[in-house]
Amino acid sequence: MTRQFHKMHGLGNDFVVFDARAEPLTVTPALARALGDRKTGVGFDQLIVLTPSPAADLRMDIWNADGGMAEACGNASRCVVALTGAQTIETEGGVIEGAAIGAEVEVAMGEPRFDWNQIPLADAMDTRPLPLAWDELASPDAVNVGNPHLCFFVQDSDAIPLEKLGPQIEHDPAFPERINVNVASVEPDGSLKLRTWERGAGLTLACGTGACATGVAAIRRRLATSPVTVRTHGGNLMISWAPGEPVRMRGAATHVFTGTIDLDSLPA
Ligand SMILES: N[C@@H](CCC[C@H](N)C(=O)O)C(=O)O
Repeated sequence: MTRQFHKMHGLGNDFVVFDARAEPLTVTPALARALGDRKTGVGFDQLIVLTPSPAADLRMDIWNADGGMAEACGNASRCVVALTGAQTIETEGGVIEGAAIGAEVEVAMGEPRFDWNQIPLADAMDTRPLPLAWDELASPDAVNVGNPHLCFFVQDSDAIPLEKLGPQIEHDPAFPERINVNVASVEPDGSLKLRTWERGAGLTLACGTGACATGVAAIRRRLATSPVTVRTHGGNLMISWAPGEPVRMRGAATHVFTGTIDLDSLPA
């Protein structure tokens, strides 16, 4: 079965998007992994499947490159708004609102959650900060913005061996649903420099929900004021938040090409 797909990215965090609103598409973990393989498939950080929704303009299901699923994806949300013109998107993590603003897209990702069982953590404990450490990474804030994040504030985020510590923390038994790992440093101009180890995808050039969670954590810690610029290796995002409100993110959404693929040529 040959299907059309869109290759898109938000600041280098890249996606394959299938619009399955008119023609259903069954995705399995094996198919997601095969499509995500950068040598033999199409390659992506996340696979996005759009279907009809009774609660919003459309529904977006998110598959990580490892074949697991995620409840939210900030950069893909902006891409889906840009691709379809949707103003509301149902995800497993909640309904996202979005709108084009000039050449960029702004999305409201919902209200962040901070309780230990909302992250979720395996055991009850403070989440601001979490009394845990992994080598030089200690005392992160835990924030759920639809999906689970840890946010560490460090002197220089580029100096942290995230390729070593990221997988260790992602798979720590403290996090029953695993976790996304963000390391950020506060820059002299008040912006945040961010790197993210993504659950199920590893190091990515940018993580939209990571920027939201880290912006929120920095504002709560009074390390930053809203709106705050979050600088990733793929580019900048503007994050706005106040307690009791949804976290908003503004940034680029890029369509790279439209292609077709014979799904029968890949493992089911
Ligand atoms: N790239 C994303 C986040 C994708 C999901 C994440 N890896 C998870 O498993 O929660 C973003 O832009 O937010």
